[in-house]
Amino acid sequence: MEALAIGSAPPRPPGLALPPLTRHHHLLLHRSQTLAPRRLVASAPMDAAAAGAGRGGPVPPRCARAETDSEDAVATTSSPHSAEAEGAAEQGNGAPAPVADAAAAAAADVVGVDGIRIRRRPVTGPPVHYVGPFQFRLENEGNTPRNILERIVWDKEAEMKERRPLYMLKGPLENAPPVRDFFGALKASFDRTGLPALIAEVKKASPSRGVLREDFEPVQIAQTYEKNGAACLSVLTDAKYFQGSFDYLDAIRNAGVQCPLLCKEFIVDAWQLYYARLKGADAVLLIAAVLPDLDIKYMLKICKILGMAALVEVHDEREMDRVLGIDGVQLIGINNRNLETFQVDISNTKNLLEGERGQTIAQKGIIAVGESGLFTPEHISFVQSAGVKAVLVGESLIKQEDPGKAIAGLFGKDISPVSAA
Ligand SMILES: O=C(O)c1ccccc1NCC(=O)[C@H](O)[C@H](O)COP(=O)(O)O
Repeated sequence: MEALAIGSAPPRPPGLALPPLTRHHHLLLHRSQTLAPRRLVASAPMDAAAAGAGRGGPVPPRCARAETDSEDAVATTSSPHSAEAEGAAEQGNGAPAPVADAAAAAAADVVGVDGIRIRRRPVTGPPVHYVGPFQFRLENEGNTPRNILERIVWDKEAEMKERRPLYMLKGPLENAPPVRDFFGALKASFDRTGLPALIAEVKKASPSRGVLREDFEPVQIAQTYEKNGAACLSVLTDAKYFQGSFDYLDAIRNAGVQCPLLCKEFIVDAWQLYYARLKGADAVLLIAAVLPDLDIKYMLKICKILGMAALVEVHDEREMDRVLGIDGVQLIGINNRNLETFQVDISNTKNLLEGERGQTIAQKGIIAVGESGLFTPEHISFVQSAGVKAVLVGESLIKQEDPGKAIAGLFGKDISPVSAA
């Protein structure tokens, strides 16, 4: 049995010093000069009662802290920053250590679980602390994101604190458009063309490449992708880093696009799964570098209840082995983009599908999806020979004048359904 005790801090050995500060800017403002009122950050549990249990209709499962992986247990997706931990900052004794201590210990429970590389929140708490009447800004390794994915995830956790409560999604969820078969669409496309099925990405910008397309019309782009043979679409919904929007999902659906839609979001909280569904998503992305196994299992269960597929994304062998150990995974995305350097190397797909791993994927009937950095027909055949049955492509299409027409160039032939008729 697997246990994940996020938030239950292991006792600090006596006398163990806090991690050394690498950069520090002390004593910026007197308390009376601070602009924003200070808020206690408490975890926001979503439970079945809050979501309308007993009032009929589908009841979203409880979202609370995970203790076991039994059927009843669920993983945490709420912030482990407790009110007590935040309150501990109010010592007035000139030492911000208690808040750092509590936050560091809580985060230490997360970092390293299953070997995940992305810390879900600042280890030493937010850079701004209050000590008595003073506000301190302490920047150190523990509260500075180490790479862009970590930065995105921290911002996403903060975004989640502003979300509507889950019970408010219940009504709209009942009126969500029916789910389409994401997995089935990929399989059908592969069977029809003999080439990897295309998940074409509707993406305006990215942290690594900046704005990819100025005249960005998500609905038109989706329509031309569909017409030219995309099996499914991936729609970026993150606003801050990708200039995406959840509104693109329902706009594309309402325009009559039939391709199943992947909600390309940085999911850290079960709430996002419900929201994606009510906006018309047929599938969601779960990133193994961000989510411990128990969270992935929990989210897979919710996806199943909602009828959505999950594309579980891995970057390296370790993540691949974790994900292969999880029951119910049907789609594994292999991202060729290095999280630290942004460099793209499509041989990552080949490396991760070699030997036993590739055999396991084939035996389990999992569809492997090659993601990122695919620009030419040679790239497509390279990842196909490695074993993928689908590819996820953004930049190389979206930058072309007509992103749909660019699909034939990418595959070296017309793969539109019309061409097959
Ligand atoms: O694209 C980025 O810069 C990026 C940075 C950090 C995390 C994720 C990022 N991209 C998400 C993706 O995985 C890609 O959008 C997707 O695989 C398509 O890649 P590409 O064809 O290279 O645009």
